[in-house]
Amino acid sequence: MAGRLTRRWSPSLLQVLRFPVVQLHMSRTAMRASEKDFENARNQLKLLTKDPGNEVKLKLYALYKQATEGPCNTPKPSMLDFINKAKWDAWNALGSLPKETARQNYVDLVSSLSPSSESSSQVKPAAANEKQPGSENIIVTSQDGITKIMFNRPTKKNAITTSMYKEIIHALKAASTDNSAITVFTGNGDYYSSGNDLTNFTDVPPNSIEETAKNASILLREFVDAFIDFPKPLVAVINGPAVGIVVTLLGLFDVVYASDKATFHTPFSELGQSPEGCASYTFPKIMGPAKAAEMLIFGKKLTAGEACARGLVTEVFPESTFQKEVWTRLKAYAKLPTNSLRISKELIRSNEKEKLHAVNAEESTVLQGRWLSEECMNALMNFVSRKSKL
Ligand SMILES: CCCC/C=C/CC(=O)SCCNC(=O)CCNC(=O)[C@H](O)C(C)(C)COP(=O)(O)OP(=O)(O)OC[C@H]1O[C@@H](n2cnc3c(N)ncnc32)[C@H](O)[C@@H]1OP(=O)(O)O
Repeated sequence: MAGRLTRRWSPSLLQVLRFPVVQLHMSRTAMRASEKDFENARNQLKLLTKDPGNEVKLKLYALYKQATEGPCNTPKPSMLDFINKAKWDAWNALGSLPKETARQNYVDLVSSLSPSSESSSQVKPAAANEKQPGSENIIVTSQDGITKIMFNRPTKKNAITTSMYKEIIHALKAASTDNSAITVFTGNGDYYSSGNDLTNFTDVPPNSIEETAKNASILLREFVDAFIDFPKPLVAVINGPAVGIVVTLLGLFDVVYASDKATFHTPFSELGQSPEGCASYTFPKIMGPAKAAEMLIFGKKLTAGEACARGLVTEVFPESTFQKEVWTRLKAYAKLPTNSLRISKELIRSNEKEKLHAVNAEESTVLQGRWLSEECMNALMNFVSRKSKL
């Protein structure tokens, strides 16, 4: 049964956990399904034309096991074995439900999925993670001497997918040699960015987890290197809350302007992770080790004013005038002689480059190990199952 479900619909962890709980239409009558009803239900299931969704499949799996074998009696699969762990959890959740009741519930559930009731299924399709054809998750524009790189995934709080990291690396390489004087990062919508898209690590088959962590570590290192090596003044226009990697990277920016509705949050410990973006080196230098530790170890969220007082933010503007004031100022800066801008940046940053590359390499290696840890797996499970919000 388990094999059949997996073969026909092959649920990934993300699919399994993202579906909302479905109305199961359980029979409340005292009626008991016979062996024949149970067998018919199994056959009826094979004829379904529409995928009932992973929540329902997990429920069917659990009820089948309970009806045929009784309460869950197998060892708990490892945290890394996402799919079998989800199945085990579903079965185990049935506790000591009698076999006959499980059989009846199974029959009722299959019956509720028959073609006549398929149209009333409340299962939603999985949210698309990757860029859709025609959509632009990163928008790059060049005007008035400014290359603007904008996070443009507002419905996901501008969370950064794997393809967005690659697009940003590409955009930075192009901006380093284009005609613009300065390069500016900003976000579309109410968030600057909620950092790494946490589903980058959840929609992964169990046997590819180590490879995925390794590839992510390589990508992270290349991504942060692109900021370390960027030759022109780099400005962040922080239009709203910023979380994770988009905060740590600010230590590699030359100027950071923030709206007073922006916040700065690095919840690495809560996520079972560790700092990246060279923050383990830049933050203590910028704000002193004690203040850096409060952010990077304990995940203290800062207001824009606090971030400014700690030297992470250059200046804070009232939200009502933020865009106007900031862009007027940046347009004026972009008229300054471009070579002079580059040379001054080079003088400020060059002594640090070698150190920053070494820090980036180490942080990326440490994070690779963290992504495989049980602490991190737990945090990701919590996020995708929406049991916790930061
Ligand atoms: C390969 C390089 C790896 C580099 C590693 C970097 C490490 C980091 O960046 S760690 C930081 C990771 N980010 C987070 O932990 C933030 C997680 N998100 C949240 O806690 C909340 O979503 C929020 C506080 C940002 C916003 O909460 P709010 O209640 O206002 O809105 P939501 O309903 O939660 O969000 C709307 C929509 O957006 C999705 N979403 C938001 N942030 C992320 C994210 N980081 N990853 C994936 N998806 C995200 C959220 O799930 C909602 O989606 P649905 O509408 O489909 O439910």
